[in-house]
Amino acid sequence: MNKDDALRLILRNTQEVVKEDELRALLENERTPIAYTGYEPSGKIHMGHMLTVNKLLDLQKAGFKIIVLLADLHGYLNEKGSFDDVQRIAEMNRRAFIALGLDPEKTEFVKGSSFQLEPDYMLNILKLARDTTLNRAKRSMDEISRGMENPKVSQMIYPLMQAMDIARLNVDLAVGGIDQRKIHMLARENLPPLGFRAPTCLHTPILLGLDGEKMSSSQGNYISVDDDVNAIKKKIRGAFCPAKVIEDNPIIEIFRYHIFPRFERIVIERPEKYGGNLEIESIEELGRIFSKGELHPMDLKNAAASYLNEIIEPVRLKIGEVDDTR
Ligand SMILES: Nc1ncnc2c1ncn2[C@@H]1O[C@H](COP(=O)(O)OP(=O)(O)OP(=O)(O)O)[C@@H](O)[C@H]1O
Ligand SMILES: N[C@@H](Cc1ccc(O)cc1)C(=O)O
Repeated sequence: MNKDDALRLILRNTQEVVKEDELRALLENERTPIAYTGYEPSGKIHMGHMLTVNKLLDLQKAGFKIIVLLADLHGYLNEKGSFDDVQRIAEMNRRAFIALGLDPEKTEFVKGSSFQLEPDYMLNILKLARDTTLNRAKRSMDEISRGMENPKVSQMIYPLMQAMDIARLNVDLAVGGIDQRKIHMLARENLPPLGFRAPTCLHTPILLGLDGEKMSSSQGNYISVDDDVNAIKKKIRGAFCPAKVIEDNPIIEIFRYHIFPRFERIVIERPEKYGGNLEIESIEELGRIFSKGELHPMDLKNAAASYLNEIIEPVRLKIGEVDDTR
């Protein structure tokens, strides 16, 4: 793949890159660049996570080495469960990532606790702690620990560890949802004074959950990559989807980020008496039709459920086949 095609592939469906000239330089480097995303093992892998996984797959195609960090200690520090719970969930999540296409032969899966307790790593955390104000650490967690009224010290150590992971794993490109931005900016500023490189950062949009808030494994507002057809139908049927409203409408967002990128043209099935089937070729066209009230939310939801099932079905089948003996 030539460099321009690689750059185009890497930037598609992203919200932000900091900075594009750095990304270009990584592609021109002789050394294979490393990209990573970390996931707190707090529950199921869902359609929101899939946006970052899709990006890792694009990066893999563009020649990057991929590391997936199963951030067990981070989940523990962020009160997602006991240390045993997060370890168990990390293993379950690994299988879902493999089923989503991250081939274990080509992807390095690393558990945070496998290196984050080493003396050198910890000493570097203490050094970072001396260079980071409490206010900055707290602000960097705003979108990660939403509604954190009474933060624990552990939640202030969390962003320092995320920044240090980038240095320790020799990461060139830190990938995440746009909610990771403040921690990534902290890493860009505070790693170089300690002698480490500033990472380039790539952010995906955030997918809304079925209630219109961020899709999140701890909120129960998600569609997981192993939901079966009935669960998908039931969840979509109960989703927030006000008639004629396209802004912050989670069903429209599912079409935008998951369905249209995979299908060139979609068909919304409707009985003849309600206007018959509708063929739609782009998210813009869907938005126009829906906002004029020419498409009922229930018809939109039925189509969303059926396309989502088509996307998820192979993943669901594959999860059962992934070898869990490693
Ligand atoms: N709804 C979403 N849309 C896009 N990206 C997401 C979404 N949820 C999580 N991510 C991304 O996945 C990575 C891991 O996030 P994380 O483990 O916090 O998921 P989560 O479901 O928000 O978990 P929790 O709700 O338990 O905090 C981050 O880069 C994050 O930005
Ligand atoms: N902060 C990420 C998890 C994470 C943890 C450590 C990292 O190095 C990277 C990412 C989240 O919101 O889930």
